Amino acid sequence: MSLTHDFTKFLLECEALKFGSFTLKSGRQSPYFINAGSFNDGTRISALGKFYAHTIVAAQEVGKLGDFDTVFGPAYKGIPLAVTTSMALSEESGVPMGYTFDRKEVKDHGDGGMFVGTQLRDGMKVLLVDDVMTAGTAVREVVPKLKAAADVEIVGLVLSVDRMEKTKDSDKSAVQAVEEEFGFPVLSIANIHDIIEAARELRNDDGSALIDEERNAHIEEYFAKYGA
Ligand SMILES: O=P(O)(O)OC[C@H]1O[C@H](OP(=O)(O)OP(=O)(O)O)[C@H](O)[C@@H]1O
Ligand SMILES: O=C(O)c1cc(=O)[nH]c(=O)[nH]1
Repeated sequence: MSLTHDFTKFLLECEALKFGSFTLKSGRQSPYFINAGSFNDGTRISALGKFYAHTIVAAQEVGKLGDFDTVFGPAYKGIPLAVTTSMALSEESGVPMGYTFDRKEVKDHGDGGMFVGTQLRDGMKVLLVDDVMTAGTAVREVVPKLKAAADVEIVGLVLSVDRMEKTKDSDKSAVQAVEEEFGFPVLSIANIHDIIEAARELRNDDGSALIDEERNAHIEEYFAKYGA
């Protein structure tokens, strides 16, 4: 069984894939939503870290991703992702891997500053992790923040789910646009097409299809409007 298939099953088991009507950061109204807040216990978040670590190591083995010194997750939902990924990588390699996250607001007392964890220094290599990419706004916000802190090299971005959508102002996929703009690879554990395909096979407790005709029509409509 592939990593994507296992991950899709894991998402569904954790109820991290929701159906309904959701307003996204981009303002898009989506009939499905990936809720990283559903990885809400030690077992789930630890399993998630292992999925990230496998994706990262597999990409490194085929030369798609370089080495790095710290895993950076943007606040808020990126924070546990960075921690669990660095834990899984440290366990797997036996070498401590750093993690770093930002604050959404500046702290002016105690340790102060905007970043927590491994501090960013000139020449450091950083791997970004986030839950999803939709239009690519979050990554555009976070890259300048990191670059302003130190002359770091961002080696790549790893997502739980690539929603495979267009940018706000072009027909290019958000992932492709970010790769071209910033020059680093964007990888994901799974993409939304694989996930929806797997969900189409599933049934509710009463035997009805998890994705019924009406839900399917909304999904197809959304894919046609925003899919890249
Ligand atoms: O590609 P985009 O269109 O930017 O959308 C995806 C981003 O939106 C969400 O973050 P949000 O800012 O809602 O933050 P949160 O982690 O505080 O929930 C999500 O966690 C991604 O970071
Ligand atoms: O685009 C978003 O804001 C978004 C989409 C999604 O599936 N999950 C999430 O947390 N945010």
